[in-house]
Amino acid sequence: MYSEKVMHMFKGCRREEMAPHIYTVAQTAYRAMLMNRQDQSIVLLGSSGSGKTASCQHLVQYLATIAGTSGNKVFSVEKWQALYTVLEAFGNSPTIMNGNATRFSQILSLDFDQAGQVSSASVQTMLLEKLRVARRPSSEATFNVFYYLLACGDSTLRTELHFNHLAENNIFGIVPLSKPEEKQKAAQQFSKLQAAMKVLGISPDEQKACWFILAAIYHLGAAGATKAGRKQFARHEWAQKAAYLLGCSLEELSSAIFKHQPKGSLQRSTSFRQGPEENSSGDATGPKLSALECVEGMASGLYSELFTLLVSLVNRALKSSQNSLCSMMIVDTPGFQNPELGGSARGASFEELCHNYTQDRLQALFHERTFVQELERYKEENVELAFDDLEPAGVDSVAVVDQASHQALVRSLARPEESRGLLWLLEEEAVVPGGTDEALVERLFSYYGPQEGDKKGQSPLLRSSKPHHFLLGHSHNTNWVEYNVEGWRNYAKQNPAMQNAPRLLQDSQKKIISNLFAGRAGSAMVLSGSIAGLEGGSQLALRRATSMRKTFTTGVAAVKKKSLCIQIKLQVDALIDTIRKSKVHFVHCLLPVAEGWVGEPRSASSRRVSSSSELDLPPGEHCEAGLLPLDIALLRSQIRGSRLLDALRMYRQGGPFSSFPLTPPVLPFLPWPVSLPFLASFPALAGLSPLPRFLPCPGQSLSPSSPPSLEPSLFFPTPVPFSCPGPTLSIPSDGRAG
Ligand SMILES: Nc1ncnc2c1ncn2[C@@H]1O[C@H](COP(=O)(O)OP(=O)(O)OP(=O)(O)O)[C@@H](O)[C@H]1O
Repeated sequence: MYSEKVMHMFKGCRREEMAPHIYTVAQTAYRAMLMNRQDQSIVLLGSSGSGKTASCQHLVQYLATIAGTSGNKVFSVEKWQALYTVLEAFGNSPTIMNGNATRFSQILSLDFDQAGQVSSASVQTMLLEKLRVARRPSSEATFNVFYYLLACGDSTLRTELHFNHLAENNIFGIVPLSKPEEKQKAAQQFSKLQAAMKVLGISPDEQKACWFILAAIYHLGAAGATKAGRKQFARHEWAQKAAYLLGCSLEELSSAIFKHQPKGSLQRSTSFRQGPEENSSGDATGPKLSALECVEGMASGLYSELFTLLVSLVNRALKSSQNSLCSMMIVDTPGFQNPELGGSARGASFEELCHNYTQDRLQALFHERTFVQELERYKEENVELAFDDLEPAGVDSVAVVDQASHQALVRSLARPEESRGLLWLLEEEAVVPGGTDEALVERLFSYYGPQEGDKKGQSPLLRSSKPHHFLLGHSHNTNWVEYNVEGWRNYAKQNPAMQNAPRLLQDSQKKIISNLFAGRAGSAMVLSGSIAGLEGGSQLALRRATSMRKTFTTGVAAVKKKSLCIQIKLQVDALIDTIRKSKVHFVHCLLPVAEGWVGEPRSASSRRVSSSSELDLPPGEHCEAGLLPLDIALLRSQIRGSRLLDALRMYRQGGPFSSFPLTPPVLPFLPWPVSLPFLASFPALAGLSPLPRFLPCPGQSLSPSSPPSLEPSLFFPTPVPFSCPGPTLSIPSDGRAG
């Protein structure tokens, strides 16, 4: 399905010649880029575990293989595999929804030269769940790399990292894997990671610096923190190991974590070597934080710096000074998170809200590009379309999260009646004396909760029977997620220990650490800690970085960029602004089944999947397709939430005027082997007929001599070829672009 042989079947094809496959998207975008000399983006949408990252890897593999790289080999197949190995190790972790879930958002950009070959590449990352190293939902794990390192079999390295005797307790819950086969696999993954880092030109010293920082985080977890009295480590012997690995003294580490200096004294010129402010009596001038929160802050600050550094090291390996013409951006963000789908009864966390908010914003972009702009075009052409009732996708749940008060620049607390989203409310409730979780939830409901006279299901916000909980309807109220706001106000508080982490690394007496981090706090790294990878190795990469910085420095952002909650919105703004400048191709990935539903459909879940078609199966009913079971209700709710049906109907009605190519741009992708059988039933699910005949039966092989061709009329009864007049540009003579 994803072999090189199959790739060559797609090479040079036009969209109408290709069957639904992830390579169709890659080939279509690549061809459009060459034809129009315009930047392209491929944005993957869907639930956690629906196959976005796997699809991204197939996209990159296709482009790297088919387009080829210029002589400099900046983006060889070996390098992109190494890139994903590194990012997966440091940025992924097992969650209840996915055994290898991505915990950060990324834009992987491939820059192409005149000849259509990859000339350089870069990656920008944002929204890393950095607090996961210290705290995470129960039954979830930390980042993969900790398990790999703890399983490493190199005795010299283990001794250097003080891993020969591991602590019995770790407040971060970072513990080695217990099953021998898991340990063995993790040790193999560690070797694979080391090899990948080597491919990316990360030197042995640079690698060692990474292991030291990771081991220091582990030992900080073992050191723990006092629960009452003076803020300090609970077990100093482990803190001593952490300090040694970071290249500082125990006093320096302790000061950076617990003794926070008065506001304004943490200037760049200040060094821990000059000694902490001795008169500092704990954190009297800063936010009220417990000793545990201070240690957590340092651990997540160190991890965030390490992750930012790794992204720069990866970009160093991918950059080139060669001229590029256009870029292809592949956007992968953590999918929709819903603990209920993972079979858990806990409320969703703040991080999960941030990921869901990002997905909603991307869906809103899909809505804008697919419907709003298309309808405007139809209007210009005087084509009547019955799409008046089209509601904006995701706007409601987006507003609940990020809507700014009109007075955002003025103190909005002075205008309590003016509605503003959760991120703004969090900021206010965190500073207001006596702010509580109850007050936060009540204020949210007063602005966005169901009002008298509202139709049922109109409000995106619903009350839960549990205190501090609320339900938010994502994806057009098809995906209700129950959140628990306990502890969320802390996300709005600055954690001085987290802010001290970069300087601790820059001042390290271990040269292998300080050399890597020294000079990284300059202006080029303004967005460090939120957006990483802005160094810019090529002209196009610099342009992207400049555009992202601009998002943080204009309008309300300029004033609010220091607010941790508003930074979340700004990061997503930067992501969307970057994509918006290109021609966007969307890939909708669908989750075929969910752990929480398989064999045990829960009434609450079923109730939340609204449906009206006569094709409805009883809630939670499954059907077999190929080798995997499909949860029809779950699939239907995802299709409805993503507005795929509306997009298809619009294509049908638009006919000759539709700018959709003959193959709709919205075919969903499911993990193989589900995808083909599922696609065969998609029109039935969607209420369209007849069934398409272009799909091979399960098991039927695709022959290279007869590329997977599609008879569009079978899928869409009224297609008329629509050729879009455009400039004829030179295409590489080897026919790469078809
Ligand atoms: N096309 C495919 N063929 C085989 N397996 C697949 C395919 N796509 C996804 N999978 C499997 O599904 C699982 C989840 O995939 P993946 O991690 O890509 O999901 P995701 O949407 O990126 O999730 P998240 O949003 O949590 O990062 C993985 O185990 C992956 O191997």
